[in-house]
Amino acid sequence: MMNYFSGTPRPDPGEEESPAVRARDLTVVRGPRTVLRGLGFTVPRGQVTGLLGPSGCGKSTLMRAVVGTQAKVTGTLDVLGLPAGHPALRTRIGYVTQAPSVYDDLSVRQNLDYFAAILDPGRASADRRRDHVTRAIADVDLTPHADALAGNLSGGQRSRVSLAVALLGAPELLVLDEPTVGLDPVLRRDLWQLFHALAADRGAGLLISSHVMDEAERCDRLLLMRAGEILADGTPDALRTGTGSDTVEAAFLHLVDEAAAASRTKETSR
Ligand SMILES: Nc1ncnc2c1ncn2[C@@H]1O[C@H](COP(=O)(O)OP(=O)(O)OP(=O)(O)O)[C@@H](O)[C@H]1O
Repeated sequence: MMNYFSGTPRPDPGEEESPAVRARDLTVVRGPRTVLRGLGFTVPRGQVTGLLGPSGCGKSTLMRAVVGTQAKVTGTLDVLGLPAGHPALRTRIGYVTQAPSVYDDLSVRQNLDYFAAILDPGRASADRRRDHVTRAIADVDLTPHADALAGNLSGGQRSRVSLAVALLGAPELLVLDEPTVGLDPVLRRDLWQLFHALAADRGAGLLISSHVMDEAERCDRLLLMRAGEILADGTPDALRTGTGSDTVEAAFLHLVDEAAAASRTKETSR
């Protein structure tokens, strides 16, 4: 059962059944370039979907479109049953960008208190806010640092403060842009355990980008991207089996070679 802050509209009954994200013919233009080209994909609820591909392929752009901060988006993009960017989605999505957005002159707890008060204002909800803040700090393993100034934390700790902010309010969809970059192996493992727990226990849909292929093996489902297109969409197992590969990385390279060969054939037959 999801927690909803007071004032957050509950989804219509039919919406509960819809995937967390459904895109059809999604196209995004940035500056002079078409960065995403006619993408179709879904992100289910209750699972961890990895968005993998090389630097510059369009992962952040796709995430920005999903959370409603990207201009020049065309096609269909439904998020939790509503059009992407709908005001009612603001409190239902948690988003963490690559740059941690925390106030250096506030402690970890004060940062969380501040964002919790924006999400769930009013004196009447003070106890609930305190519980949510304490839980979010514990979720990202920062309880021993709760009273430390954010400016005195390491890079990895600061990005975990951002993640804790995104967890406030028990969002139904979490969009995390490279959340494990620069973290040590133990912390990476712990965070992936947290991501799966959020999916399994709270039913959240998670869309997590990475350009590190070994992280792909940790996802329930994968969207493999290259140059603004989705090369494959499926479970790690299905991708490995379908391409006769031992690893997702080998499957990705196989798909890249296949796509390059197909486009050469198209060129020569013109
Ligand atoms: N403001 C902009 N104007 C024009 N092109 C842009 C702009 N921002 C990004 N791009 C281009 O859009 C493409 C996709 O960028 P995006 O940041 O989505 O990639 P990414 O896969 O997230 O990369 P990374 O893994 O390095 O973060 C890149 O080729 C980039 O050069």
